[in-house]
Amino acid sequence: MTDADDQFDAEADATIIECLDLSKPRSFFLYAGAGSGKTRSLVSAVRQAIDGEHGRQLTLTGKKIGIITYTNAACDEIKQRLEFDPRVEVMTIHAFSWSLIEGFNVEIRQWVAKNLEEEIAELEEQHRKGRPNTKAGIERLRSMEVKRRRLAYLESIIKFIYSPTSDNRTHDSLNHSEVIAMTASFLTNKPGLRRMLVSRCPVLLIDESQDTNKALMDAFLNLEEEFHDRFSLGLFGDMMQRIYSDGKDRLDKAIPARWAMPRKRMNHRCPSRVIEVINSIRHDVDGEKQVPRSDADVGVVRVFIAPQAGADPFAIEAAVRQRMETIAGDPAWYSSDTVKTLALEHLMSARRFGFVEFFEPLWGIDRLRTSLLQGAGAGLGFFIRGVLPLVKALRANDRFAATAIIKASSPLLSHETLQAAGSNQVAQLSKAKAACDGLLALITERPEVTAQTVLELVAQTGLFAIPDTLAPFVRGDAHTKAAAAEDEAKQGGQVEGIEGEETEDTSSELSAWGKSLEAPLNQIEHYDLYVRGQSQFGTHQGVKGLEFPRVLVVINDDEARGFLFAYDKFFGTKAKTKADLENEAVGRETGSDRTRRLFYVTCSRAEKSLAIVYYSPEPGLARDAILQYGWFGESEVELIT
Ligand SMILES: Nc1ncnc2c1ncn2[C@@H]1O[C@H](COP(=O)(O)OP(=O)(O)OP(=O)(O)O)[C@@H](O)[C@H]1O
Repeated sequence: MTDADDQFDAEADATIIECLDLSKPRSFFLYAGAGSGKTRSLVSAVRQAIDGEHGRQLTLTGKKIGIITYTNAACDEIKQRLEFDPRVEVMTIHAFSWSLIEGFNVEIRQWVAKNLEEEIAELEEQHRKGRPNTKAGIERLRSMEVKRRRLAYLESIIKFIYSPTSDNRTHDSLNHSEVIAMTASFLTNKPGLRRMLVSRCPVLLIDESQDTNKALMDAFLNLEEEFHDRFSLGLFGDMMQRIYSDGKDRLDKAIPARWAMPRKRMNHRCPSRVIEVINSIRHDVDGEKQVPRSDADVGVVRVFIAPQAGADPFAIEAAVRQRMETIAGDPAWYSSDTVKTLALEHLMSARRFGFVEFFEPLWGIDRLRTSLLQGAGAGLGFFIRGVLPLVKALRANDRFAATAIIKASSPLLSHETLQAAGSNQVAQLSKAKAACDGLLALITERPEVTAQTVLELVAQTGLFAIPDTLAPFVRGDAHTKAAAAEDEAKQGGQVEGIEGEETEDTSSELSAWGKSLEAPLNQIEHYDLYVRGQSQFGTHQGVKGLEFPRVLVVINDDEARGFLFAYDKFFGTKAKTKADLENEAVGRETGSDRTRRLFYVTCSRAEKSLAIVYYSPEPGLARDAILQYGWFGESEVELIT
């Protein structure tokens, strides 16, 4: 590290610290590209602010510096880096929003009722115009029915609840988008809430602000306008990294002239060749150009183009890693364990990391997705917080850990069971030991044993309590309960009130769990590592803010089947549609614009070397088109046959 590099963007950091002066706060927008140390600037500015006179003032007044992060992981990281200082409140946007509106039960009820009425009216209008017997028509009717039932039920809710980190499925709970939309609306229309926020957090910093929900961002900007003499709104972001459609388009253009606009131009993360590539990707958007650190390596960049049809991705990606090992002279490319592979969506990762049979059925149920990506809920918890840690301890012959798990969560050794056993406690201990031995024998003798079989063994031995979600799959109970749920769901219309809605949900969820449990238990181990971010796989969108030495970007529109991003059009191998051309002509955002930004995000994660594998319907054409951009040299683009 050189002093000159460290000082390169020192002016931006000094400006931010000036803005956090509680006696004359000023808002600012730090605009800087990938790897420029935005998060680092945020943390160091806050640390300096709380270490000085401002920190004392915060302590005396009980006010806080608010920091909004994009993910729970970023939230934990920043809290840790600020040593859990009580004068700083670090939250995700969902948690922060809920902290503002929780308890406004009357207003929440009114808002939800009005919103439901509007949605129902819109559906009725569509129903009048549309055809009733199509799939869309039937879904519309069902959706109307569910909304009417929820509307009727609203009056009986005394207290609304919400969890920012899981699916909210009880009748009194609010969903994620409702909480965000409601916060934006309340913050705009309720003077008391506006004053309360400014008084609680005279400084509010938002990381990754380019992706903050646009209605909420407008509410914050509006709030800042009114209170700017005693409130500082600090935005950290990069418009080139706006990858969710939720964010405010042209946020940078909406910033008032009185704000400070610090800029950072050095990229501290990437080698110089990667910086040249990301500068080129960015060039046509805003022309912002980064410079590498003086001690940056040149690094390696390669694009490999493979045929989309009939491709064996495992063989191709292994060949690419081998090739990168030679080109980069870096043996760590050889193993997939030391390369971060970025796929376009989770199913692609699940296939590559070997947990697709477990993941796909549950992923197919929309309302389970948030919990699934967070490993939340009792059904998943049974395996990832109960069975698997125990299996790990038993495999490692770590008796201490195994006993701790059993004591903490097995009904066999619960306080009540031991008390009831009285003088017979030794027998109870032997029971627990036999149950553990049985589990270890099962997974050792049958490494591919299914989750279903493990579940049954656990139920028989009483090793862990079986949560409601999984109870129907325990022998004897399975057929009766699953069939009953399905029967009730079929009678849909005849089931009274809100219960009918639950039954329909239960039926599809049951059948998804039924399929997932047929997967081997070891797939759940892989799934668990993946969702905890501990595997070498991730998605293009999910790695925002992160960095890895070796990055392998996998692009396959066909496998991803997404509609928001379209690499084939972006790389010029698929013709643009009439709508694309019309959008382009009027300056409206197109799929190619979004794809370009996503590509910028993925490429800019690499600390040493970057490989891009592009599965194209027309490899030859793709190579010519990519070379035409001029981003990569002839020797950097290779065809794989
Ligand atoms: N002044 C500096 N000196 C040394 N290393 C730095 C400096 N600033 C940032 N870094 C390092 O550069 C990397 C990128 O920093 P950071 O993640 O804060 O950037 P960012 O702007 O938030 O990136 P992105 O927008 O791509 O997520 C980190 O490893 C960080 O430790």
